Amino acid sequence: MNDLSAPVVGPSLTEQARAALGKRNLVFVGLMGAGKSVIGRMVAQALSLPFVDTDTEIERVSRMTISELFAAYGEVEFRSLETRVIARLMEGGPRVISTGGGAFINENTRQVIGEGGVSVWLNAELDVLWERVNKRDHRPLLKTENPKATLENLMHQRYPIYALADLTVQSGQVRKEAMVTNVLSALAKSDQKGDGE
Ligand SMILES: Nc1ncnc2c1ncn2[C@@H]1O[C@H](COP(=O)(O)OP(=O)(O)O)[C@@H](O)[C@H]1O
Ligand SMILES: O=C(O)C1=C[C@@H](OP(=O)(O)O)[C@@H](O)[C@H](O)C1
Ligand SMILES: [Mg+2]
Repeated sequence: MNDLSAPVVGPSLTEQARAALGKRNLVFVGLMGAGKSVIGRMVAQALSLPFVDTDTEIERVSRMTISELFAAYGEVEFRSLETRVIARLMEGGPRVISTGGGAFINENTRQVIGEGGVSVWLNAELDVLWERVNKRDHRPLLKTENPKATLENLMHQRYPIYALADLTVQSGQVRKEAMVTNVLSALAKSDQKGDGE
């Protein structure tokens, strides 16, 4: 006879998300200020997985800051280094990888991410992004006369491409902890659609 008084305890959201990911990497994409670096690190902690930020990794291997790399070698060289670093990171897994905003726009990089990763686009509106990025000056692409207009142009160019990501999570005026929950929910739900392992 079934024990109807026993509580029904299913797997936690974290367990469901972790199961959905399997051996793949969870890869954060989106525009500057979307929260890829910060939320990626928190999601990795929640999933008990290693975390890598590709900008930090690029700075480590080149022993230069992103701004120094752009100034010394230009954006084209930076992209080529970024593609190589991401291709290498994608070989191992599972882990959580936060990319720089331009990475997913590069066709080669996007293909590499598609092969061994679940991509998550943190989608945010211009005012949210601007409020977050204008406090710091380490992003070389925003060193223009009108950085907010630059950001807006990048939105128009890039959003149709970010939309190709496997999952999309809105990054608005939501607390960081809630963002983590929303990412885990999106990942867990993707499994129910049969996208997981
Ligand atoms: N949901 C959020 N609520 C409040 N601040 C946030 C949120 N997400 C990101 N931030 C802040 O916005 C800034 C940019 O975040 P970051 O992770 O560096 O973005 P990205 O790597 O996408 O450029 C950081 O100061 C971060 O703390
Ligand atoms: O959008 C971009 O092309 C870039 C975004 C930056 O990373 P974040 O998106 O983490 O700021 C960094 O990779 C570089 O400044 C270029
Ligand atoms: Mg970042």
